[in-house]
Amino acid sequence: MSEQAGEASLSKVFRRSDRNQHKSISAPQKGSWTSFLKSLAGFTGDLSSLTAPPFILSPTSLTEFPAYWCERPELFAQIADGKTEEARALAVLRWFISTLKGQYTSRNESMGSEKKPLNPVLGELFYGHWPEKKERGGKTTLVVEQVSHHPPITAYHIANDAKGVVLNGHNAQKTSFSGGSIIVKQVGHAILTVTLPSGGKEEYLITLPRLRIDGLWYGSPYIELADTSYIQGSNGWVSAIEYKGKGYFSGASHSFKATVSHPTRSSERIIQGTWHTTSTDKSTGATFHDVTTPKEEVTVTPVEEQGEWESRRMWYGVAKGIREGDFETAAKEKSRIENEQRQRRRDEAGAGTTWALKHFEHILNDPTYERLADLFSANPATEDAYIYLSNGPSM
Ligand SMILES: CC(C)CCC[C@@H](C)[C@H]1CC[C@H]2[C@@H]3CC=C4C[C@@H](O)CC[C@]4(C)[C@H]3CC[C@]12C
Repeated sequence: MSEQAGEASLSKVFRRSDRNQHKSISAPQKGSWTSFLKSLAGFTGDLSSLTAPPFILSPTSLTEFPAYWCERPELFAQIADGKTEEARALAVLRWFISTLKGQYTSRNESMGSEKKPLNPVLGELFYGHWPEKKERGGKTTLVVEQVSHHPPITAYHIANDAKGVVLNGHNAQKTSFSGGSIIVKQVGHAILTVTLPSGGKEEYLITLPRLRIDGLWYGSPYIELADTSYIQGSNGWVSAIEYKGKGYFSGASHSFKATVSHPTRSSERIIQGTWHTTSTDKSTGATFHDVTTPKEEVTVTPVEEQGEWESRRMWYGVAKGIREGDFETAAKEKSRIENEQRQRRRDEAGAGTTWALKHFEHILNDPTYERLADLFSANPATEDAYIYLSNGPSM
């Protein structure tokens, strides 16, 4: 195929999904982006292994992403204040929906488009906290560990001990390419546990939405959510959250419709809106969630005081290079880290040892997942889990 013919067919593949795209990439970047798109078409597997052009690289490692779960620490804490099972199920849904803007649109706001995050190394750590405030009952702490490199899996533990609210989960991605977009199936789940003042315990299984990365042709990728994700409580309450983009329920991007129900109740509650702004409870007409107000980013120890496995210290040189446009230094630093990792794996193989996780224990069939998944016939019926060892640093 001639170079021109190749480009023409490439444009057909990618432009199909770019109905709401305006921005375009600058001329000097076009060549490297076109070759990247060529490598994407027909790609399935682990996206982290694909070499992307410098302008699309993010200086942030994926181990930092679990912090998005708690950038509204009040909503996390308030789950414990619900007086009834229904009130708590709604509080869990409100907190969950309120994290989506940060999880899926914040890179577009801070960096102009979605970017390719740094691919964490095995054993990489990220610690942080949200300070104590009266409305939160106490401080909230975050412990993240990269528990697998091939495939990349990130485990996390978030806790507000004073309120008795804990979130435990892990994350991996399966990517494929379809209709000009990257489709990301999230593998993994989270369990939110609330310990009630009575001593009773409630658990909620949280499954994760499917992502579509659009805007590829124009070099300014952004995320739209698709399909349905669920929050199943041990008390029977279940929320089914259906995601649609432009042209569906409300004609707006980032639309969702959540149906909250209980097997012994005849009526269901419908929440509808756009997850990056506000939503309404259809039965009362009241605002259900509102993320138009500022969020609070996680507080992290200064890099100089971090240990060598901590994400920002480990990637310091690479991140600096990317931020300052010094991609040669970034690439050199990245190779150094990757070579060290390869050497470590060779040493382990030679010694007949394997890498030991620091904060989590890997179990094959999560009994909590299985019990809750059974209540709504979730697929798959079982999943792995990473159990927190309660040995995080004091923060
Ligand atoms: C930008 C293009 C060109 C490269 C694609 C990079 C891929 C690897 C990036 C782009 C968007 C990223 C996702 C953005 C948000 C989340 C939510 C978080 O809770 C878990 C990680 C997860 C699911 C990220 C996984 C990695 C991801 C899919």
